[in-house]
Amino acid sequence: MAGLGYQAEDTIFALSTGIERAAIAILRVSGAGSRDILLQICGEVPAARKAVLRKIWKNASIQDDLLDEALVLWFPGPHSYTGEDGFELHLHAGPAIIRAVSDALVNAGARPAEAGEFTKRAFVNGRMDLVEAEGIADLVAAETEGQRKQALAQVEGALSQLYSGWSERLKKILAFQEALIDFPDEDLPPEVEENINQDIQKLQSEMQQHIADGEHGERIRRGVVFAITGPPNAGKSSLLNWLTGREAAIVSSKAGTTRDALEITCILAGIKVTFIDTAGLRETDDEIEAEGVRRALFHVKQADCVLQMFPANELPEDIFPGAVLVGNKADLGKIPQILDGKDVLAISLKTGEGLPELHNFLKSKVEDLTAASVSGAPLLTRARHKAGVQDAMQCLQAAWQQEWPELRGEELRLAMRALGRLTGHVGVEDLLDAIFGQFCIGK
Ligand SMILES: Nc1nc2c(c(=O)[nH]1)N(C=O)[C@@H](CNc1ccc(C(=O)N[C@@H](CCC(=O)O)C(=O)O)cc1)CN2
Ligand SMILES: Nc1nc2c(ncn2[C@@H]2O[C@H](COP(=O)(O)OP(=O)(O)OP(=O)(O)O)[C@@H](O)[C@H]2O)c(=O)[nH]1
Ligand SMILES: [Mg+2]
Repeated sequence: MAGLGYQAEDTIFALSTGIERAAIAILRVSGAGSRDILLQICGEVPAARKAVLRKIWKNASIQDDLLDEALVLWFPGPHSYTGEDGFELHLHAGPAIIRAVSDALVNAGARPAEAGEFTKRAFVNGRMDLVEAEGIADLVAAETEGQRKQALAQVEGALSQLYSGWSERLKKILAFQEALIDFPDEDLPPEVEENINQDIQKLQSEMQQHIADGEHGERIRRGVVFAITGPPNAGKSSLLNWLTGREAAIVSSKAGTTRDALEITCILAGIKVTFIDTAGLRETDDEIEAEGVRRALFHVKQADCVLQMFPANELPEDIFPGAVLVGNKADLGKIPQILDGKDVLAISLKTGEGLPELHNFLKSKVEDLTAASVSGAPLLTRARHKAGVQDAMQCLQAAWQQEWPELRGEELRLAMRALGRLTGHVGVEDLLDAIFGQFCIGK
């Protein structure tokens, strides 16, 4: 806590725009010293949240060393992103300007911010909860529509409301539970205990559903992974190249061409999708190829969906559980419509036969793998959320099994605590570095 107290008094700054060639660069400053620093480099403090054009100096009072002419925005706390006093300088981008103004800020008493430190301050100052803050990191990182929508809903509080709603309900249950403890001999209606049990069970089943759907939220966030497997020469690398629209993998008629697993990412149905091309599966004395086969099997195990390919002339003997069967080289021979009771997608990467159907199939597979079971329900997006909800569920399970009302009350309190740690309303000091350390500098 001492560290946090000290840091909170620092005034921090960071370049908050990208580092590529750009027209404008924003330096963002936050902390108690902001007003004095702004006075030193700008000579005045403009009206709150109004952009004004001003000269920026190393020392404005003596008009020493003109650094740039910039748009200046003053954000007095608590009406700012972080909740503290702060300001922004919208500078002409350029490494020399950014360096010179940064030096002037340090000279005036600011220090460079750590990764995620602005948002960490926003959290500490009660401007947002932990789940919303995680949403901000995801929003900035979002590359697809699916990621953007999910992250934005999280920033807007959809997931936080779900968790705090559960917490509120637990609080009510706990109040009734405590009535049972405090007035055991009073004439409480008999349905009180029954209602408590029902409410606990209802919460448990909602949490169970949330965790089951959560896999979908995590997939939207990190991307759906397809592993392409099958014997050598099935056309796996040809399929990868077609799917991603470029000659990413080497294709040849020599069996055992692919050894390393090759991951290519693209966007399908607004969702980030990774296809992994792998070494053809066969017994081999070649040490390198054997390692390739080992890695192929690893990816088959990890993937969200396995595309098991085979060429028309070599039907598969073993079918991976849950795999999608793709029969290739339909131009060379007939491909069965069904194998082992499973539908087969027949394609030819040479003639293009079956490829539009395969594309549609993959699109709907991606939708299935990322859809919420209740439409509009916010999905959990991180292992941390899953672990927190699981903790809460275990406590509810324990409460349910407790005969002693006092112990039951204790389990209910622990369940509330688990939800409170999720949103950051209780005891999360130990989590903050891990969470905010993953942000970029300047956020
Ligand atoms: N230039 C700039 N653009 C940005 C940000 C920023 O900090 N600066 N943001 C940051 O990442 C995001 C916007 N988020 C923000 C959230 C709250 C406040 C803020 O000052 N809120 C005050 C005043 C609101 C008002 O003027 O009505 C408040 O809520 O009290 C500013 C930005 C995206 N775009
Ligand atoms: N006739 C025909 N040939 C195909 C078709 N698809 C791929 N091929 C050919 O089959 C050979 C093997 O293709 P690859 O894509 O390298 O096969 P792979 O499954 O990646 O093979 P490994 O990397 O060795 O495991 C190449 O010569 C391709 O041109 C097809 O639909 N029809
Ligand atoms: Mg290959």
